[in-house]
Amino acid sequence: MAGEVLIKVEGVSKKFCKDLKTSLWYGVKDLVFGIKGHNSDGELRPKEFWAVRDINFELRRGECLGLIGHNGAGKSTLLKILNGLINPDAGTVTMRGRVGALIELGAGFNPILTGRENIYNNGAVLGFTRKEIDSKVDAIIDFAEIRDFIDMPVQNYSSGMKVRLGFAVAAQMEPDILIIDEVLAVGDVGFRFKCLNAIGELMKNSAVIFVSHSMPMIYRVCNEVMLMKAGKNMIFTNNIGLGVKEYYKLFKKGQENIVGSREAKVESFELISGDQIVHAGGMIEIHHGDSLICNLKIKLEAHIPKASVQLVIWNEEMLPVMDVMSQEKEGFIIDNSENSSQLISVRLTDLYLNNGRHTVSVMINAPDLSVSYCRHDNIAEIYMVLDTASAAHVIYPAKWDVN
Ligand SMILES: Nc1ncnc2c1ncn2[C@@H]1O[C@H](COP(=O)(O)OP(=O)(O)OP(=O)(O)O)[C@@H](O)[C@H]1O
Repeated sequence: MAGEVLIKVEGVSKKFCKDLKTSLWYGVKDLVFGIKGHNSDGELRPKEFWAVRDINFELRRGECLGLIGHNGAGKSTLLKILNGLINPDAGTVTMRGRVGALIELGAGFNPILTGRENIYNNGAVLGFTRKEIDSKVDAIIDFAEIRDFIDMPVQNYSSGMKVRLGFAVAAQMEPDILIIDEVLAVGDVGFRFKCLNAIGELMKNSAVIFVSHSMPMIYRVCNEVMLMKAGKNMIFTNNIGLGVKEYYKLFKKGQENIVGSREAKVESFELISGDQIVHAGGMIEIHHGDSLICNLKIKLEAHIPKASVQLVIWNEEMLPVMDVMSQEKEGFIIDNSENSSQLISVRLTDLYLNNGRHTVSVMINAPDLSVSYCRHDNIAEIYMVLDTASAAHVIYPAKWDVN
């Protein structure tokens, strides 16, 4: 039934101890005093910390929740609690229906059994009869695209092959709830694409929880997102763009970094928009459609006759979203015959980048791009102020007509 609540998480908390010896000591003490889940009401003993803290949410059939957050935020711990692999210290989890899970690479597989034997084992654990599994096994092998290796022990599979088999089993067994940790990242791009489509299909009848550090993947499959920080729920929203924006805010700006043969250098750098001027190391704030002027002073070593300049703008995912090359049409090649510093200015008109922080790299290359003389990364930042959030690199101001 569409809209039926399949997952209900109420006040779930889980604490761990940072030190193994102390953790064992607490375990013994708890056993002796017969106290199960000691201090679950909030007090932590020395060296303990909350890996998951007071998490509450409901997920319905047809919903896909993206769990995001920095390393160690508590995402996998929460998934393990949902999947029943570990018990919470406080709170309750109610799961309705059959649960398919892909949590740790190779988890749920017996390494000495073949892929085919593992399909039957997993199917049986999920409550399918042998006959039912017989009817699904070909679809699983075809989905995983590992037919030639299906009778090989799983311990000899590559990481990608394990994840292919794991996802194929979890998805083809028609679960009501599908839980996927970031293991999908080890699959190649073709398989990841296939998985995202399969998740889209499954969502018609299932509730999906998906952990990923890839925000484009989160945008692609999720209709809700929860941002976790130090075990807590910072934001739970169906505005994916907003959740992702907050996620990116958790990370600090990268350091300026210079690589290349160093036969050229950027002596000065400035970005200008309206009355704002920022120099190397600064951040300029612009609005959609604004233009920027970039002024550069560069110096080539005497033996370098010519060079070209390139500006690359990267988004928060560290994907290049814009490339400006001086040797392209109406551009120029630097002539170093006088061996003096060169002042260069480039105007970037009508910037329609997606919202958020972008970093700028300046590259000085041989004109045919065969040598990189200097590559100055994170030289400055551009912050695009825009309310709309999108997964695209550019939000294009198209001209629309309505008849
Ligand atoms: N069995 C354990 N014993 C002690 N601490 C643990 C245990 N499992 C996890 N932790 C700790 O709990 C915290 C949350 O870990 P968790 O694996 O849930 O983070 P995560 O958000 O999934 O991180 P990542 O993005 O790196 O996968 C971390 O500080 C981790 O060291």
